[in-house]
Amino acid sequence: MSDVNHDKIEKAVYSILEAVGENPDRDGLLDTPKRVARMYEEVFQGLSQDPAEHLQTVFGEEHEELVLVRDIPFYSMCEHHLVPFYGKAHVGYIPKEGQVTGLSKLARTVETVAKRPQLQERITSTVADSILETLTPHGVIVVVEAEHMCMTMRGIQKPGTETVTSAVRGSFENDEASRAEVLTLINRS
Ligand SMILES: Nc1nc2c(ncn2[C@@H]2O[C@H](COP(=O)(O)OP(=O)(O)OP(=O)(O)O)[C@@H](O)[C@H]2O)c(=O)[nH]1
Ligand SMILES: [Zn+2]
Repeated sequence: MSDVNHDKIEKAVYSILEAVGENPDRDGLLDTPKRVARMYEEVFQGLSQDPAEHLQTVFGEEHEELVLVRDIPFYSMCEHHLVPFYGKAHVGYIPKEGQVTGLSKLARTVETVAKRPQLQERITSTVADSILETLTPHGVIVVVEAEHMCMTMRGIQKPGTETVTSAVRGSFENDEASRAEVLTLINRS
């Protein structure tokens, strides 16, 4: 159940339109506050969800080697400017004691974390920590690559700039070779 308050958003959007010098009562803008409220409910739906919840499904499969789901597309909203940043997340882990989860659940975890006002670093570490705490694997590695609209359409205006963040936990922290293996697999075309 979402906690998004449509009424408040609608009033705020009406005020913003007025404040920038628009006429919120002209035909094209009449339904805009309602549309924006529906959009915020959708793009911030992760605020009312627990990312770790998706990871409760486990298979009991004794695979204690790398599982990597790469190129998971995501869209998020920069918490400083409330404009999108978007890209791909790569999520790898080495399961322990049969704690193998469904592949789609890793993508669902990314989705829940991304659909909040966010920082790229926080998406990266929250996904890693959710997997670490829920599946207690040998290790977790999360790499996120994204383009931030706040650096593209405003401010410094540098389209094409890509930000890469990573979070490593457990065995990956001290094992340079397995970190390198994951990075090679992520970059393989
Ligand atoms: N570390 C980090 N910074 C981010 C992220 N998204 C946006 N930012 C940065 O947040 C900073 C906010 O800086 P401020 O100086 O408070 O805001 P601003 O005046 O709008 O900054 P400019 O973008 O430089 O014009 C900017 O440098 C953004 O590039 C993110 O996911 N992680
Ligand atoms: Zn921003």
